[in-house]
Amino acid sequence: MTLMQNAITAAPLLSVHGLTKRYGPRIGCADVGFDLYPGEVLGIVGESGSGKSTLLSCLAGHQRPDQGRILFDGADVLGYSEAERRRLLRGDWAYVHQNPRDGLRMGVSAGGNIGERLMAVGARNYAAIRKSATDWLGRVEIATDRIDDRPSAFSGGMQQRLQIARNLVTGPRLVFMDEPTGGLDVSVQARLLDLLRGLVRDLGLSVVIVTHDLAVVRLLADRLMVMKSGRVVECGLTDQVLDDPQHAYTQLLVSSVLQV
Ligand SMILES: Nc1ncnc2c1ncn2[C@@H]1O[C@H](COP(=O)(O)OP(=O)(O)OP(=O)(O)O)[C@@H](O)[C@H]1O
Repeated sequence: MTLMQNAITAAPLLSVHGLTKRYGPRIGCADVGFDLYPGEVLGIVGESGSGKSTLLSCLAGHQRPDQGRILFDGADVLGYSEAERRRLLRGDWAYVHQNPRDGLRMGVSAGGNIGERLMAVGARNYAAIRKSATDWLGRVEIATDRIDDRPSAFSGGMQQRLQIARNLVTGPRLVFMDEPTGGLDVSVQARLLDLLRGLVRDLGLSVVIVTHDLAVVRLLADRLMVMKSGRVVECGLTDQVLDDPQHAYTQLLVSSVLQV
């Protein structure tokens, strides 16, 4: 099914209305709203301090917004109990941190990092867990004979790929990504982007991805939301927004990249 057909026939997987978060007098994000459809990738871009991280952390339940509604599959997640929220974060939702150290357990083997998330959703058969871990290491292009190594023995790019495997092993329906290629060398970024693009396509993932890198959204995102000073200033199909930006701020963002 094409994206357009999805948008017509499917209900949104994630529906956000009037999301606002303040830090004292300072605005983190204000009155943000959007729908994300199954299998769709939404990119959120903007300069430093524009509110991208605040928005993502409110969406993923890491902090509570002051106002607004977040509906996941029609359910109001801000009304969830702590236990319900944790269950969501362990299985149906995934969160890929910019720094893999924030999303991995560095003292646990690579296989253990993947297996642990499976166990958190009820897997108990050791052989099956190890097989899934081996399969996922292969999928993220980590040699399977590294399964018993700790992530601290991995390069930055390998750690990020392991974090992705740990997140995707439970088959989440919604993945949040915070600058997943940030802090990596350019060639390592390119390989990771390629891998992410393949996984998004093959698994039909629904993703909200925050980045300041327009090349990342150009490759991954179906739709783009541009933020400035905590507010959404432009939203549309990625090509449309990048090739024909309407808002002066988006024009500045796009032209500053073209000049580099
Ligand atoms: N914990 C906090 N306490 C106070 N103000 C904060 C806090 N976190 C963010 N802010 C403020 O909220 C606004 C949005 O910041 P945010 O980190 O969400 O932007 P960003 O677009 O993610 O920036 P970056 O790309 O640098 O991470 C900024 O004015 C920032 O100073």
